[in-house]
Amino acid sequence: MGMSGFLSGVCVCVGDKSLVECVSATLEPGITALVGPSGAGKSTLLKAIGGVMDFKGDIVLGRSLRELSPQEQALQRAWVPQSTHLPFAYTALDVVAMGRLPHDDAEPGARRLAADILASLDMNGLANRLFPTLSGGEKARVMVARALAQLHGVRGGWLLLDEPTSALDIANSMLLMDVVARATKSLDLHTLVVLHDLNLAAQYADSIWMMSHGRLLLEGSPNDVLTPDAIYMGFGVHAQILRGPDQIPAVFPIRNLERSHDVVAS
Ligand SMILES: Nc1ncnc2c1ncn2[C@@H]1O[C@H](COP(=O)(O)OP(=O)(O)OP(=O)(O)O)[C@@H](O)[C@H]1O
Repeated sequence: MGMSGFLSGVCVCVGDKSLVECVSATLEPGITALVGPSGAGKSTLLKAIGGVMDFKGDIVLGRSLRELSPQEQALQRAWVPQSTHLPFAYTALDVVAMGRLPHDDAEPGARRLAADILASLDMNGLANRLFPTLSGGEKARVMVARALAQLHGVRGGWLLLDEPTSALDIANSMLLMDVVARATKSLDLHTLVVLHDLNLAAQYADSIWMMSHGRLLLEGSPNDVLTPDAIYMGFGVHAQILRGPDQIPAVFPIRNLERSHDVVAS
């Protein structure tokens, strides 16, 4: 049985600027894609759940975040930021093994587990490469591998991923999301993943949260959320919804010809 997770009236402010306004939602086991336009507050909300940004309201991951020590939080919740800068001479394997630090079995099981996880992401060849020499996409995959190492053996934990596929090609995006989906299922994780690619969200997410201007605009299944009206409301873009295999929705944005004429004319 997974631990229940929900957000209750979560607000995040910096100075007098409100970045996230009163978000309440239940985080179910499975993959939830967090979508919305740039600046909507997706990363900020993830940081609040990730324990790196102050918030008002309550975030409950089994217990209220406020009652959990940083180590207790790290034993059940992994957060992968949009980009990671590690200037030290750690290898990819070292970085993934660091995910075990909150656990007691840090060595030597950690390195074996880290190697297995890298192999499952098709990255055995990178294990001994120094992290700063990896490409953006390779770094992203190593950081997801580290989060999976951190949550290995945890049932019902929370996996928070901020645009993990933004630097990946389509094949590697799908490979990474397949690994995330497998880990989510086998560990009964609550996975919240920020995705800009709505079609990737449609294929992998059990539910979608759409944010706009700091608020949670819509939540529901991909079929419920990915409608022309919702996409216009969230992004201001006209779109057609096509159907892929198994009737999975695919978003086809319609180019605004008037706008392109204006740009050429100006
Ligand atoms: N520390 C901060 N101080 C002031 N403004 C901030 C701070 N952090 C974020 N913001 C602003 O809050 C808004 C939400 O930012 P956030 O990074 O959460 O958006 P996002 O939805 O993740 O966007 P993107 O898709 O571009 O990553 C943005 O306008 C951003 O500039």
